[in-house]
Parts: sequence; C-alpha cells; structure tokens
Amino acid sequence: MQPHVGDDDHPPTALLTAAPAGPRGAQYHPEPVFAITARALGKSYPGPEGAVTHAVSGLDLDVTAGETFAFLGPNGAGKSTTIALLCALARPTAGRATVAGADVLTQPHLVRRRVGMLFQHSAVDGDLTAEQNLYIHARLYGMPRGQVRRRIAEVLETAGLGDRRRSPVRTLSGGMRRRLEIARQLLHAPGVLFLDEPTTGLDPHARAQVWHHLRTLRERHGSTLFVTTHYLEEAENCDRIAIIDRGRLVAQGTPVALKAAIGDDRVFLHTGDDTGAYRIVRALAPPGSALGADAAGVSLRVPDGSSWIPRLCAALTAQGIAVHSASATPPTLDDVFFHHTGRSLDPAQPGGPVPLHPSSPRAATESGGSR
Ligand SMILES: Nc1ncnc2c1ncn2[C@@H]1O[C@H](COP(=O)(O)OP(=O)(O)OP(=O)(O)O)[C@@H](O)[C@H]1O
Repeated sequence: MQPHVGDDDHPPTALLTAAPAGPRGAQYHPEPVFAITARALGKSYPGPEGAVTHAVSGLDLDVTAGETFAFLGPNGAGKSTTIALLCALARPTAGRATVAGADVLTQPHLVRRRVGMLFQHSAVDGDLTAEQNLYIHARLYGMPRGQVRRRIAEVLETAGLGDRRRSPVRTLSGGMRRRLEIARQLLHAPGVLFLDEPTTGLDPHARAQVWHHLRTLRERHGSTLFVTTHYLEEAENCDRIAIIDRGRLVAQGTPVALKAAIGDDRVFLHTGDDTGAYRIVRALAPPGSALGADAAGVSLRVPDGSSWIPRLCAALTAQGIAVHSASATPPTLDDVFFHHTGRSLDPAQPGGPVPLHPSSPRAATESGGSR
C-alpha cells in the first residue's frame, strides 16, 4: 500500500512544531516533539497447532522529530513487522502508537498519508525515465497536476539526480535507483520516512551515496528518518539506535551512550606462545574480567585497556614470550549488540566477539583473576 498525496490533510510538517512559549521572562525549554511514539506495541500471529508467534512484543519507542533513528536487529527480529505497524499497514494485537500526529489504531488512513515507506524490494520501471516514474507515482496517488512538475524537480534535485531526470532508469546505477525510490516517497512531503534496509544489495560506494542523500534530507529538510538495518556502521551514523531481538527491544540510546554503558575496552595480544600468554594474562587480569583465546591471539576485557598493555607486555617478555602485536580498542556497536543478545551481527566475527562480561549469554571464555 502507498500513501495518498496532495489531499487536503494538514501538512505533516505542521504537526512537528515546538511547544508553546513559556511565561514572559521564564527560561524557555521546549518539550521534545515526538514524530513516533509507541507504548507496549505488539503483533502476534497464530501458528500451527495453537502456537503463537510474537513478532513484536511490548515495544516502547519515542522518536523525536528530525531524528535519524536506526532500528537494528538480525533477520527475523521483528524490524519489518514494526515498520508495518507504525505505517498502519498491519494492525497491532497489543498496545498503541502515534506517528506524525496520527493514531495507528484509530486513524490508520491519516498515518498512511503522512508517512513515506521505502520497502526492501521497491520497484521502479526500468524503461521509463526517472521523471516519468515520479510523474506516474504522483498522478496515481492524486497529487494535483499543477504541483507535480515543481515537486518532481525538487525531489530529483535533493536526490542529486537533476541531471539524470531524462535517463531511462535501467541506465542508472544501483545507488541512483535507490535514491530515485527515496525521492518517490518524498513527493508528498511525508512527516516521517520509513526505510526498510535501504542499502541491502548495494555495493559500498552506492551505500555511501544513499547515506549521503539521507544525511542531506536530515540536515536540509529536518526529515525524520526511521531506518532498519543490520549494518553496524550505518547504525553508528544515526542519532539514536534501538536494538531489537526476537521481537523485543533490548537497548536504546545514542551510539556513544550505548557503547559507554558497556565500559570495558578490548585488549588484544598476538604472541609467540598464545597458550602460555593466556595463562599469564589470566593471572594478572582483574577478578571477574572476561578473557579468551583463539587462533588469532589472546583477548581481555578491562576498563582503560591501553594502560594494561605495557604491564602485560613486560610480564610476557619476562617469561620469554615474544609479543608480536598488542592493541586496546573501545567497545564497538557489535560489542553492544553481543552484550544484549549474546550474538554478533558482524559477519567477520562468526563466533562473535569476546564476551564483555563473564555473565554474557554466550560466554565461551573464562573470567580472569584466578591468582
Ligand atoms: N504474516 C506472518 N505470519 C506469521 N509469522 C510472521 C508473519 N510476518 C512475520 N512473521 C514472523 O515474525 C517474526 C519477525 O519477522 P520480521 O519480518 O518482522 O523480521 P525482520 O527483523 O524484518 O527480518 P528480516 O530482516 O529478515 O526482514 C519472524 O519470526 C517472522 O517469521
């Protein structure tokens, strides 16, 4: 389903104005204006033999107007279902939500008018030009003829496709096509733009182009973007991140705050005798810290990791173990994901990173400090 365009509804951006000014002379702190709120939102599907799939459960969300909000989770976590609920394309079985000022349960038609939705496999007609694709979309969804040309020129310019407006879509690169699809969803100036894995299937260059375009939308137009992704580096660029796993929100915050909450750095050592090194590091590590060893080397989780390197290297060298490399890195978003879910999202880490705490769900390594 697609939103209507150009009806007599209030312009969605009008819903996103700040709270009224306080009394004269009083310091004015505008209330945050939420483009999306959800409380205890849920969707369950009946399965075979009375089983129930809880695709999304107990979801609480507040997305501020103008924010780029990442919804991060593995396959099957409930990301697409959440988008369908928030865009009023599926009816919740629990809870409530408001999007761009409209209630998804009682005003689903308004929600659909006020949002843009980029689906994972959105199609544009390859034989038509960029402009023709947008024109057909605008007319199909009722945009007044008088506004169409100007609006198409605007969204193509924002997408960086002004000079390709007459090119058949099949001649555009993957990244350009994706930007054209985003431009199509912007024709009716939605209050919130939902993007379901907007860069899946694109090469790194095209992915960077799409993100450049999304940043432009945010900076120039103050657009509210709700983006699902399983690319950690994309989530890293967003204002805030919610991590969803098995239908439940497990963490929410800015990338910096989520990583800071994890605390410990990862110290990594590659030595001439990693088995011997592991024993020595274990003896020196603070009680309760997580450490591990695999074919690549020895890892230790400690606060202020770089301060540990000279001490560990001196101890190893004193025992005749050569240190080939030593590094200390702050927590990554994948560490955050692992901490909350017990799994890694990073394909380069099939076994997952070293657990951050001994109690971590997939702690395959031991705790140090066994002196
Ligand atoms: N119509 C449906 N009927 C039954 N189960 C469903 C339906 N739609 C989704 N599910 C189930 O709900 C869960 C969440 O699915 P969803 O598609 O929202 O996950 P996702 O995070 O978007 O995954 P992906 O990244 O693979 O698209 C999955 O277990 C899925 O099988």
